[in-house]
Amino acid sequence: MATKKKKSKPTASKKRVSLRLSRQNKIILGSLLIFLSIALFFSFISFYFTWQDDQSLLTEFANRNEQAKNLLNKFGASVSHYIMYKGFGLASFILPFLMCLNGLYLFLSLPLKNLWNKWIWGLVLLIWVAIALGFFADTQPLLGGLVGYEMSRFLQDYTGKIGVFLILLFALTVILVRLFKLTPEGVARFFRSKSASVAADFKKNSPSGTGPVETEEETEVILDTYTHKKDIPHLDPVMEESPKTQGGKTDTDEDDIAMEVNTVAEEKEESDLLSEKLVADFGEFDPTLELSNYKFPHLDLLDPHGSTGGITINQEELEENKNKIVETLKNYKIGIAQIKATIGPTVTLYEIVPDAGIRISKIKNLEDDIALSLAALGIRIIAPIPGKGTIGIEVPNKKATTVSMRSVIASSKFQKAEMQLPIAFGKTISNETFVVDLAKMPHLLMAGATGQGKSVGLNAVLTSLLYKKHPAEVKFILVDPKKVELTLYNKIERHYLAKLPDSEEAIITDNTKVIHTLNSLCIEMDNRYELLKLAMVRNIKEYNVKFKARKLNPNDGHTFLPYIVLVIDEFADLIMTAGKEVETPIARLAQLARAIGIHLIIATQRPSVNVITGIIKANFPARIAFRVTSKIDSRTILDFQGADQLIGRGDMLFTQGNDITRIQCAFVDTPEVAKITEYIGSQRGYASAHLLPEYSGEDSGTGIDYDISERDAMFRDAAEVIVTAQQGSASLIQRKLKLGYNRAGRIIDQLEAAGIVGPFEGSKARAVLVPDIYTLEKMLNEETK
Ligand SMILES: Nc1ncnc2c1ncn2[C@@H]1O[C@H](COP(=O)(O)OP(=O)(O)OP(=O)(O)O)[C@@H](O)[C@H]1O
Repeated sequence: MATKKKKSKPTASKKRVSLRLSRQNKIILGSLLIFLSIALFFSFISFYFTWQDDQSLLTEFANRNEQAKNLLNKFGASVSHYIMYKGFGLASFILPFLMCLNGLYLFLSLPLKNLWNKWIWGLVLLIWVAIALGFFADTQPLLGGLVGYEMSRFLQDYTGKIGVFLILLFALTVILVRLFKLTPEGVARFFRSKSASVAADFKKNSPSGTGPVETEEETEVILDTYTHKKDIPHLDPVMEESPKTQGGKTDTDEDDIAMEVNTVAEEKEESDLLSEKLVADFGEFDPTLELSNYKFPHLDLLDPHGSTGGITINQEELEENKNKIVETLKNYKIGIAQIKATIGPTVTLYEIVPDAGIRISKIKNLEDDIALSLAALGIRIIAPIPGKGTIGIEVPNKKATTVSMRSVIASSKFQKAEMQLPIAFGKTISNETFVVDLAKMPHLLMAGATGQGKSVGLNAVLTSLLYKKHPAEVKFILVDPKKVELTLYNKIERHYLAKLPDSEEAIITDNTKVIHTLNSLCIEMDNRYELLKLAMVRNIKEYNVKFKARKLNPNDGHTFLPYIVLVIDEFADLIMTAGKEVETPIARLAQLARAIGIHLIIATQRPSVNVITGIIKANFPARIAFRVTSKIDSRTILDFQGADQLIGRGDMLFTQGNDITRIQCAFVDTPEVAKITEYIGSQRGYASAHLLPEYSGEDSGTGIDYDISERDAMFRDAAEVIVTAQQGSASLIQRKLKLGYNRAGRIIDQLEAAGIVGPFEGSKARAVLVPDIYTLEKMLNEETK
């Protein structure tokens, strides 16, 4: 406790000193201490040799005629006499060392609190050495000094020589344990591990150790004290600093202590190094390399459809419509404060600001009245326009301007679009090109009554992608039950289409094949997720970036993944015939496929709730409605009404969740699509279409022995249908006998078991093994016998 008290006081005072001293004063005081310590050091050394000669001069300090032999003359002789001879003998060297250390701390403006510990231990060592050397005072009085001798004698008088020796030993133990943190185990460990290296070091160092006597002596003193200090906790950085400072850094003026920070570079993984080397040698992986000469279709393949001049403004029509709107509203006592027109390709938007106090719902209810007075169909009232605070009345133009695919493809918005799957749908009501990213949608539902522009819309989507994406980057799976809409794309089979293995036609027209394809896509999805997991990435974009950087080894199954866009035209037809068997994989794909680059576009004429089921709707946030016949249909598609007010011919509403945009779909005619596909198809393509994983459907069960008694009631009818048509497909039975897919599939299995049709052959129809009805009758009759 006493020591603690003692300790805290000087620390505090030191702190106060260090706080009070300015930087300049610290330098002055620090250098004074350093020089004084140097003077003392040389005086002490010199004193050791000259003390006897100079002893008589100690009383003659003021006499200038007397000269001492000490290196620092009378000052050196006197100080050394009092400190070494009358004081602590050889141990006195500790004092200039502590002084020098103190000077350096001040000079370098290091925190003085670290010094306190050194002084304590320094003084303890000083006394210990003085007492220890005091033993030899009879022969060598200078070794222990008078204090050392007296203290040694004092202790000897009470405890004897052995007692003093034991006290010193005990004190040494305390010093070693407290100061050097030595423990017997530590010492044993140290010697065990280091004995070899110490021996080697000793051998190595010994020749240099035998240098000139002077240097040896000097080095010895400094080294001893240095080592001693070095092990004092907290001191290490300081002590490492001081030799540097002595070596010439003392002239620095800076307040801050420079700290060297070692930053260790992250170790690179082996695969990283390999990929870097591969990229350096071969460059990044280029997925387009196989078709490096592929030329994108040029704009001239598209027809301008007379829209080169842009939209023509009919001032008269504008004025007329404006007056009619103002008048109609006036009739209902709705005053207008302001009116503004924005002319689009097919409709003009009149934005009105009604007088204060007019209820919005009142205007909204006048939709039909305004339509009547304007004598125009397809008036849509948007009350209010989101984010604008005005009410919009969309009035169709008398003469609609066709928005050509060429104009939207050529627009800088599309050309500069940095999207994964950019689609230029057409132009908005304010005549701006509307471009969206299919990858972000991530699936699209398109609906509209017949003849309103769905097929054109699908072609616009496909054309946009053909103009922007290389065959290596995107693949289409086209489902076209009508067999006429998408046949043109057959020409680009080896460039852009994906199909089931062993399937002859890439464009799917058969409903059975659709189910197989959808299930195969689910397998592809699972495979892709597995690859993403292996590559430790979250989506296809990151995966392909990593693959291009050659960080994924193709030998581990990694490959560049193209986007897959599944387009289903006439979805209603499919869902009616196959029901859940289609809905389930579609819902699965829609829920999960966004991250792995499979995107679905489904189009339907019949937007009834049994076609666009809740599960489908929930997974298709992006929806397009062309004109529909009823408000209910509009609600089924968009959850809003409005699609019933459209004017057809590509006039559409697009929603991606909340707000609705009215767009005039870009028009691309069949001959244009033919030209584009011809242009692409005539170029060198891949060996075949992109192959999807094989899917063996449930109806592939070969050799299932069905009991005759368990046969379906429609078995005979189905057999007749199959044999007559000579086509072994479940969908044929479905159509002709109006059965569900599952039942038709079961019957096909039974037909196979009966030996009427051959085994499952992938996506091809099964072979019919019975040549005609007559043979079939005979066969079945024989069975029942
Ligand atoms: N964006 C458009 N601009 C101008 N005219 C269009 C546009 N879209 C469609 N049309 C016109 O409407 C006609 C029918 O379009 P489309 O064949 O796309 O209809 P659909 O909805 O696919 O019909 P269905 O369901 O019977 O196949 C086209 O032949 C064309 O004359």
